[in-house]
Amino acid sequence: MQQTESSERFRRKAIQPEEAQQAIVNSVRALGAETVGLYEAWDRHLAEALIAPHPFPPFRRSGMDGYAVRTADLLQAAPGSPVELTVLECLPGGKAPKHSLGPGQASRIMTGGMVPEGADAVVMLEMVAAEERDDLPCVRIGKAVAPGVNISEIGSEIREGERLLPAGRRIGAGESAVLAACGCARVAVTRRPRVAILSTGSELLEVDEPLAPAKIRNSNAPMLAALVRELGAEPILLGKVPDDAEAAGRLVRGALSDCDLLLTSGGVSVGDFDVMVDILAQPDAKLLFNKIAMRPGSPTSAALFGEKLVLALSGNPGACFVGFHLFAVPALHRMLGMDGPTHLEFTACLGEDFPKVNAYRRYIRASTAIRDGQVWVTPTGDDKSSLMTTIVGADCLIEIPPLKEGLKRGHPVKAWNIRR
Ligand SMILES: Nc1nc2c(c(=O)[nH]1)N[C@H]1C(S)=C(S)[C@@H](COP(=O)(O)OP(=O)(O)OC[C@H]3O[C@@H](n4cnc5c(N)ncnc54)[C@H](O)[C@@H]3O)O[C@H]1N2
Ligand code: MOO
Ligand SMILES: [Mg+2]
Repeated sequence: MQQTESSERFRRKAIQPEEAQQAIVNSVRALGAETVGLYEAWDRHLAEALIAPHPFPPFRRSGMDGYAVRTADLLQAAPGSPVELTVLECLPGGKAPKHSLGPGQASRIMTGGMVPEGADAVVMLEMVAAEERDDLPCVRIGKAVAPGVNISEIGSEIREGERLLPAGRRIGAGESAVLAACGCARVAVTRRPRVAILSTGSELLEVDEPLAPAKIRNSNAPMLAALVRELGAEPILLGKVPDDAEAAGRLVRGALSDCDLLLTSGGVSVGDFDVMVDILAQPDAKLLFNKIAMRPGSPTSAALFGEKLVLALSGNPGACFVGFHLFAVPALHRMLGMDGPTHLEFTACLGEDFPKVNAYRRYIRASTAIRDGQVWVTPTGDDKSSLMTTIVGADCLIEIPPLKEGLKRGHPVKAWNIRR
């Protein structure tokens, strides 16, 4: 019995990281929408595209404090022979003009003011001499100007019907401004994915417990919760469970109805007490993969229980972190309705020698710096998967392909930004 179980544990078919990502993405869907106030929409994701409901600016707008004029009146204007125009009204921001301009007429106008009919340019205050003539205000302009100067035409920034923001777009500063300008006081955003986090391991202590022999504190759960929050999802903390397949199995099944995604850490390798292996081998689980041709996190596994995805990350903190970026992020992007690459990919110079021979592709926690106009990526420390201190300060993952010999400092490498 023990023999058969163990040999099953060893017989695994490794797939490429891209295949695993595709399997993940294919097994989740975009979540439904909810409506929130614009000021609560920051960091959420648009549930539908924003189509401009009207042009912007919605009226012809002055870009300067000055005088709205008819350029045809100023054709002969020169410093020695200024043209004199009668001033009809003053147009501060927010006031619609009462008069359209006829020949020889101008209106004083402020930045953001509505340009009157008939005017086709605004001359800056600094360029004119204003004076009263026969009690009527008038202005003298000593220079011809080109039509259109200092006027933003209707729709010059946004055309009516234009697709301004795609569905799935994360709402930041620019998106908030555009939504406000379009009158979106309430915004349809994708529901936050509920991500349950379960840590397996009989060695795990709560964070507030004192150390005891053979025990360590559960560091993966708070790390995963932070990553989940960074993605705009909601962590559901299930705590820890000892390496007991029945107890862990009950928790896994119990959690599924209340979450969109379940992340577990630990228990995925070939050890006697690697409980996730047993749980994902149950008949009601559809195993997607249990070995990936990469380091760290080669035993990272995933399965579907009905429609719910369980992503079983490695217990080793470094592998757990990398596994989250490679496999949980694509799932969450899909749930949030985002398309496009999950991480910005870039090429950079390797910051130090990488001496190892490498059978698998490696993803190395690293930090990015710009020196002498070049982008450099430097490992944050030893790339052992058991290390968690190398997660601190990691803002990218360097992808190192399988290698027969190491790489020298300065060698170009592919890297992915993991900071949001
Ligand atoms: N004979 C073999 N042993 C191992 C293999 C192998 O192929 N053959 N694979 C190694 C690789 S690669 C990895 S990665 C790990 C995967 O380990 P598991 O996912 O099974 O995780 P555990 O055994 O439960 O724990 C591993 C390590 O991580 C620590 N851990 C677990 N949970 C947490 C937590 N929540 N917070 C902090 N640290 C945690 C745990 O104490 C262990 O030290 O297996 C290798 N072994
Ligand atoms: O796949 Mo494991 O994370 O290298 O030690
Ligand atoms: Mg193990």
